[in-house]
Amino acid sequence: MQEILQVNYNNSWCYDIIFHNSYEKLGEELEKLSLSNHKVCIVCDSNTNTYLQEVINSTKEHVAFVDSYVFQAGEENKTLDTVKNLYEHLIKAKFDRNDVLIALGGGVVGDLVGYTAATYLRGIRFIQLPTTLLSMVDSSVGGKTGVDFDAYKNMVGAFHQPKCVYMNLSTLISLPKEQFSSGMSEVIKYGYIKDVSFYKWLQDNHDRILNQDYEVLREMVYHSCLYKKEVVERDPLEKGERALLNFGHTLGHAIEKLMSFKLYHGQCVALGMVAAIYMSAKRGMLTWEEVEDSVTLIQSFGLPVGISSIGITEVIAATKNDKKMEAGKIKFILLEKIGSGYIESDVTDEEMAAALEYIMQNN
Ligand SMILES: NC(=O)c1ccc[n+]([C@@H]2O[C@H](COP(=O)([O-])OP(=O)(O)OC[C@H]3O[C@@H](n4cnc5c(N)ncnc54)[C@H](O)[C@@H]3O)[C@@H](O)[C@H]2O)c1
Ligand SMILES: O=C(O)C(=O)C[C@@H](O)[C@H](O)[C@H](O)COP(=O)(O)O
Ligand SMILES: [Zn+2]
Repeated sequence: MQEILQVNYNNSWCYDIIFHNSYEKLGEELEKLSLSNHKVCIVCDSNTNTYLQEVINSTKEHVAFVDSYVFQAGEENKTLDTVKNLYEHLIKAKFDRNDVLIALGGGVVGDLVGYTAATYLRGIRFIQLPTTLLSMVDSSVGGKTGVDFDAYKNMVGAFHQPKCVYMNLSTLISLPKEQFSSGMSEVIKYGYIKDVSFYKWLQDNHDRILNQDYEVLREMVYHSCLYKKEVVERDPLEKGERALLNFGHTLGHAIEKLMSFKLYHGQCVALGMVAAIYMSAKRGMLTWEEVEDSVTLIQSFGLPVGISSIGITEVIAATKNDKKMEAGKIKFILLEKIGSGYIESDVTDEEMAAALEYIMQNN
């Protein structure tokens, strides 16, 4: 397995994804960006703060000045208010167009810092140092950045590619179990939409994954990044195929909003995936045995497959704010079989309601 994956757009190199078990090689990556005359601001949250000093130590000899900024952890802080506070910090610290932001944390830090970098002074460079499983396998790659707006998920954002994604897999040691499970949701997603053999590999390696066997984790993170990289290279701006990465997200995002972010993103995606799997079976594309198998697999990674009570009408109404709406129709991701997702534009409210009833009865 390689230590680096290259992400290319329009057949030319855009950035590298580095897989490592420490921050030892971060300096080498910073050297490639020629930052000796430029400042960096390492932005983290109140938990990923733990890794701040280590990252400062690996950074300071390769840049002109290291600054840092810490905000309160949690999806509820992925807002324009936090972005505004960060803009103020950068203005005070006289960050200019050649200076760089470093996102040290999970998807919340990455999305928010990426969006700040996309908009501050009309765009500056940024680097992703993902520290959650979810951010390693999904959010740090592909350049979707943004924040929530009035609890509407990722309503304000921009496509802005990082200059480097450097993952130190050893940071997963301190990640709470439930957060690890949340990340597994996006991993399982690749099996459903892209590769049945990956789905089977996840079943076969279940125990080693949950025991965080380093070699297995590395293989899993690497392959997840490879799936994501291939999709975003072909369709960086989500004109087509990239929408497949939204498998489980249409209902997932609606549930996330209605639960006021009390459930994690990956947990809501898991519920959304179970609903989409049910809908695919109802249309005759999956067998009921495959539905049962899926529920078992998703649950075995510590993810929810049912929810006690949620307003079906409210969830369906919330899906109408999805960014995948086109001419009043939702682009829903269904499965023609396990390992192959497709975009379906004629999903009805009745189908969604039946799937939501199914996940309520699963609780
Ligand atoms: N841009 C994209 O393509 C994309 C893809 C998927 C998800 N997302 C977004 O990502 C977000 C979810 O990301 P997430 O699950 O990483 O959430 P998160 O960033 O909130 O991290 C989860 C929790 O773990 C803590 N944490 C992070 N790393 C840690 C570590 N190593 N040890 C201990 N604690 C640690 C964080 O402080 C936080 O409390 C959502 O906002 C979602 O919309 C974006
Ligand atoms: O990278 C993508 O494209 C994705 O859809 C990945 C998703 O896992 C992620 O949650 C993304 O932020 C959702 O995008 P959105 O456009 O529906 O907000
Ligand atoms: Zn997601």
